[in-house]
Amino acid sequence: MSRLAIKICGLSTPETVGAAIAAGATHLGFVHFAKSPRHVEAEQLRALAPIIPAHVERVAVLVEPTDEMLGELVATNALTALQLHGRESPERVAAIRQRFGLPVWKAISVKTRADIDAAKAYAGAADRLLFDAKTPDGAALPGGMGVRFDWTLLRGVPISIPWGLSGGLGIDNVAEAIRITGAPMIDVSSGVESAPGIKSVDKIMAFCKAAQPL
Ligand SMILES: O=C(O)c1ccccc1NCC(=O)[C@H](O)[C@H](O)COP(=O)(O)O
Repeated sequence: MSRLAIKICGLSTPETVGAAIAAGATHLGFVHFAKSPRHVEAEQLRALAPIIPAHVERVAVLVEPTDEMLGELVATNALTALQLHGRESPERVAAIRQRFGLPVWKAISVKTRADIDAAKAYAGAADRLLFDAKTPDGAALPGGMGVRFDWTLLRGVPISIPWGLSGGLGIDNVAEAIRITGAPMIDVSSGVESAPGIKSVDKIMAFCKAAQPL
C-alpha cells in the first residue's frame, strides 16, 4: 500500500511550515485569496520556499484566478502545483495546466452524490481532484471553514485520477475519514488552527500522528 499523502493547507509562517514538514506532511498549501485569513502574497511564498525540501510539494490555492495572478505566483518558482477552488470549468482547468506547465488540482464542492458524479467532467483536465465540503450559501470562503460532508458518499465511486479528501477533518476524526473513504490523500486547514488563519504547531503534529497511527 502506498504512503498516505497529507496536505496541511493555509500555512504562512516559517515556524508552521517547519512543523508540517517535521510532522511528515507531503504537501503544503498556500492560500492566495484576499478574503481569506490565510492569504499569502507572492513575496511571502518566495521567502518561505528555501526552507521547504524538494520532496515536499507546495500547492497554491486559488479561487477563479486571472492569468496575471497565476503568472505572478508561478514566477516565484516556489510552487509545484495549482489548486483551483472556485467554479473553474474543465476547459479553464485544462487551459491553466497548458499555459503554466504545473499540475492542476480541482477542488470539488460536495454536498450530494451528484456533486461527486459531476467531478467526472474534470478527468483529462485536472491532475488531481480534491473532494471538499460545500460551504454554506453566502459564506465568505469556499473552503477552510471546517465543514465536512457525508464521507459515505464516496464509497464505491470509481475515481480515475489521483484524489484527496478535505473538509472538516481534525485530530479526532481523520482516522475514521480515511477508514470510510479509503482516501489516498487528506487535506486539513482549520482543524489544525487555534484561531482562523493561526496554525498550531501542536495540532499539526497531532493531526499527522492521528492520520498515520503506527
Ligand atoms: O482556507 C482558506 O481560507 C481557503 C480560502 C479560499 C479557498 C480555499 C481555501 N481553503 C481550501 C483548502 O484546501 C482547505 O484546506 C479545505 O477547504 C479544508 O478546510 P478545513 O475544513 O478548514 O480543513
